[in-house]
Amino acid sequence: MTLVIGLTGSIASGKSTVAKMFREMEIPVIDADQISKDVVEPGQAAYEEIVHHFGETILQEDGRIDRKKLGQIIFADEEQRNQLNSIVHPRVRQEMINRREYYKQKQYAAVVLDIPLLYESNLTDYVEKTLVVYVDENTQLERLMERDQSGEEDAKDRIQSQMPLNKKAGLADAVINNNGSIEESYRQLKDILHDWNIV
Ligand SMILES: CC(C)(COP(=O)(O)OP(=O)(O)OC[C@H]1O[C@@H](n2cnc3c(N)ncnc32)[C@H](O)[C@@H]1O)[C@@H](O)C(=O)NCCC(=O)NCCS
Ligand SMILES: Nc1ncnc2c1ncn2[C@@H]1O[C@H](COP(=O)(O)OP(=O)(O)OP(=O)(O)O)[C@@H](O)[C@H]1O
Repeated sequence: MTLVIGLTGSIASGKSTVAKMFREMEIPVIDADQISKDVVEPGQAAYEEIVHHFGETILQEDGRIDRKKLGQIIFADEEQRNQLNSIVHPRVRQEMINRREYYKQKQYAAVVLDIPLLYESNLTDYVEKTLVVYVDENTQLERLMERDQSGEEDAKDRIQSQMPLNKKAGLADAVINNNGSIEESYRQLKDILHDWNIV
């Protein structure tokens, strides 16, 4: 039996950092952010729909979507965000299911679905256990601005476009507190996986 784990958190809370730990333990990770990037490449159906809805001003010179520009539109406007979600999410979901089934068939001990919007999009039925990577608000804002070299306003828009992280933590089967060092988070992850009989 493959245990299907839903890994989530809020923006810049440390999901990718924890996802890397899973990969290093040879537990496969299906990355919703990466799939959402692949399905909007030129030539894909979602690309045409996005250009149709948002106009050619969101394109770079090479014809690909300018993610920074599109982000500035959708993180500041809920209706536009819902529009983009309705184009991108169905494709991401289908691809995630396909990959999850592949790993189940291969009888891996566990597979991780790394889904930033696991709770917002009501996808908890896709997984058996939920794991939230938590940080406090100040650390989140600092890490986000540092990583993306973004201003405070843009960073706050992004944080506020998601369910508050403490609410997600309250819904989770397990929580990693990522305010400390990466080693501390790794130890918490090992304990959780031990409780779930995976390692
Ligand atoms: C708006 C886009 C172009 C910005 O791209 P960018 O490269 O700057 O960011 P990236 O895709 O790496 O996302 C970074 C983080 O932003 C957050 N985020 C992304 N999209 C959304 C959204 N629609 N609602 C809330 N938060 C979101 C997530 O925490 C994600 O991990 C891109 O995020 C996008 O296409 N979003 C819609 C698809 C989506 O919902 N992806 C997230 C989960 S599938
Ligand atoms: N424990 C930690 N100590 C110091 N820095 C950290 C720690 N965990 C993560 N970081 C850094 O914080 C930033 C955000 O982490 P990460 O990219 O893993 O978050 P994320 O939740 O995957 O973000 P997103 O939702 O944008 O994909 C990165 O620059 C990462 O290197």
